[in-house]
Amino acid sequence: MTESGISERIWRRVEGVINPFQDTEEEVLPRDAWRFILYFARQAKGPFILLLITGGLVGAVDAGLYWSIGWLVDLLDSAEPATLFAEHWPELVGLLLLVFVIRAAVMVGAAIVEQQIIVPGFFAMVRWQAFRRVIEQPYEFYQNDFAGRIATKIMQGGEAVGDFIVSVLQSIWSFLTFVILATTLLVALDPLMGLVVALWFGGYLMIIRFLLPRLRRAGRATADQRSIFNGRLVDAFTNIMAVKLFDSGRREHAFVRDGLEGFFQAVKRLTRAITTVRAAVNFLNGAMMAAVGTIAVWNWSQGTISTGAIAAALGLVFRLNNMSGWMMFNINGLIRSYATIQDATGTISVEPAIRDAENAVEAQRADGDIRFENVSFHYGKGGGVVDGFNLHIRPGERVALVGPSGAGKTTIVNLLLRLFDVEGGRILLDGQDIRQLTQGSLRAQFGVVSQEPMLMHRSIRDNIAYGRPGASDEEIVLAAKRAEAHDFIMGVSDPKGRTGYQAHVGERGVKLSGGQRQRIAIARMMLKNAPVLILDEATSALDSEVEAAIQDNLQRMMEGKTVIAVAHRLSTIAALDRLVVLDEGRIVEDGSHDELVARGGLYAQLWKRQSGGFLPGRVAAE
Ligand SMILES: Nc1ncnc2c1ncn2[C@@H]1O[C@H](COP(=O)(O)OP(=O)(O)OP(=O)(O)O)[C@@H](O)[C@H]1O
Repeated sequence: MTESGISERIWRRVEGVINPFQDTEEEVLPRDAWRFILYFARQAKGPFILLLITGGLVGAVDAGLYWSIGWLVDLLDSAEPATLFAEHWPELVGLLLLVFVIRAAVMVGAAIVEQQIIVPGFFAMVRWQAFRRVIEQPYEFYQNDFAGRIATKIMQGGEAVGDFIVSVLQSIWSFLTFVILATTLLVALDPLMGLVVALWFGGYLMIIRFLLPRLRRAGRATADQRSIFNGRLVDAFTNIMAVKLFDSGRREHAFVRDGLEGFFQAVKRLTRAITTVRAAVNFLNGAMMAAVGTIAVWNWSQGTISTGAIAAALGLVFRLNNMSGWMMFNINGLIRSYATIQDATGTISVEPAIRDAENAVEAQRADGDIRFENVSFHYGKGGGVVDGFNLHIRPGERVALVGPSGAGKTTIVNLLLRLFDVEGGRILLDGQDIRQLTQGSLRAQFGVVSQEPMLMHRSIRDNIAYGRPGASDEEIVLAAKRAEAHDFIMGVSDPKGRTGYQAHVGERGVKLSGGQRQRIAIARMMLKNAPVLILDEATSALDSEVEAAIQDNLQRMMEGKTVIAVAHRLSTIAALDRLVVLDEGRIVEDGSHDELVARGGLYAQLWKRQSGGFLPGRVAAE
């Protein structure tokens, strides 16, 4: 095997200690930051114990080195130059070994544990488990937050948990080991020096106790402000079209600037707290070094300690001084990580508002009997939207929900899909309360094309196949043909040179026209072949010609299925079996197109306005 082959195997071996894709049964991750950290630390106990050992060894080797300096000075002071090597070579070789081999081995070991075992695997593991919980959150969760902000919490959360544990087990632990050993060595020289270091350490703890909480609060506020600022940036970029069209007054500047201003103020408070802590640490260190130096020189003048002891004592306290500055940097990082974790658990460790019931059953392919019984829903407010709503849709019936904008049509559809849970009453599918079904099997019953046909930034093929994973190329092309999408798909290409079904469509499908997006969504729905179809403004973006071409296929697809259609363009739904007219979340009329036109109510008014206005009244003419 080649040398690079062997080293590759060693790398892989250590990097494979933590499986980033391992998971636990826990459905909701701990909300409390400490418990969140411990929850993940427990999943990688071995590597963290190793880190604890290497961290301790780093501190011990460091203390040993400074002690050795004193020993060397004393040796050189007392030995004869001519016979130094002959008499003392074993000790000198030992010292060389400590400096060259032992120290390097411990340092490299610590680096391997940290950088190779923990950083890649552990960080990824936290992110993976966080993602798996967050993706289970209901639709409402995503409506209340920014997509970019949620993604950032997962990215930063993973890093912060890893950084926090590494910092505690390696930096802080090696520092503590060094402090304990240094104090012990100094006590051996003169208990008074040990007392000074003990007092210094007490002062150090006081700084942590009294000054760090301010730093901690400031750190938390900074993390909050950073999220807000980041959210505003992402919001502006996500809605770049609206920004370009409406932002002549540079409103977005003001909005983002306001976010940056908040972040800037928070950072200033944080850096003030940092400077205060640094100043306190430096005064404390200065006092400690001066005191130990004075005691050491005094002892030497009294002949009670050797020159080597002074060298060792001063070496140890200078090292403490250096370390303590670096430790404050570490503790500051630790607090920042802790604040980031607290912030992230607010998003990652949330009990989903909609969960499968404990005894939820898998729905079989439905007949399509849908019943809304006394359903109320107000988006968590006191009232309004949908109140005491009753509707029975029989299997195979094709029903349109009609009504003015804001009447509650989409809300009713979303309740049926259980994107939200009803606040009162119940919804039955084939006689079974939809809350008793698993969400996955419930949603498998519906083929949905919505107002905003969301496409993923993947290939057109993958987008259509999203309706039925594992569909063959022939089935995908057939679905696209039935949705009148095949011809335009053949002409699509992307900047990377992929064409046709392999072309990628841009974030949320931005590189396609609205009508093209809708046709891909219709193809996706056709491929899914679900027993209940929900067409929420499914053809609103299509021109009449394309719509007419699709209608035949849509009609064929509707056969034997229950259909719920929502459309403002009444001509597209007038031919359905039954029109249910809604106003302010209530049914005001219910009947066929002809019956409702004859009744002269709200529908007749809407119809008159459209057919007499800008629509030629295709159905009326039929
Ligand atoms: N996520 C939400 N949170 C709070 N209120 C909402 C939410 N979504 C919709 N609403 C409110 O619920 C009411 C019904 O909205 P819905 O979207 O169901 O109406 P619609 O009949 O489908 O309207 P349109 O024809 O314009 O699509 C509206 O007053 C709307 O402001």
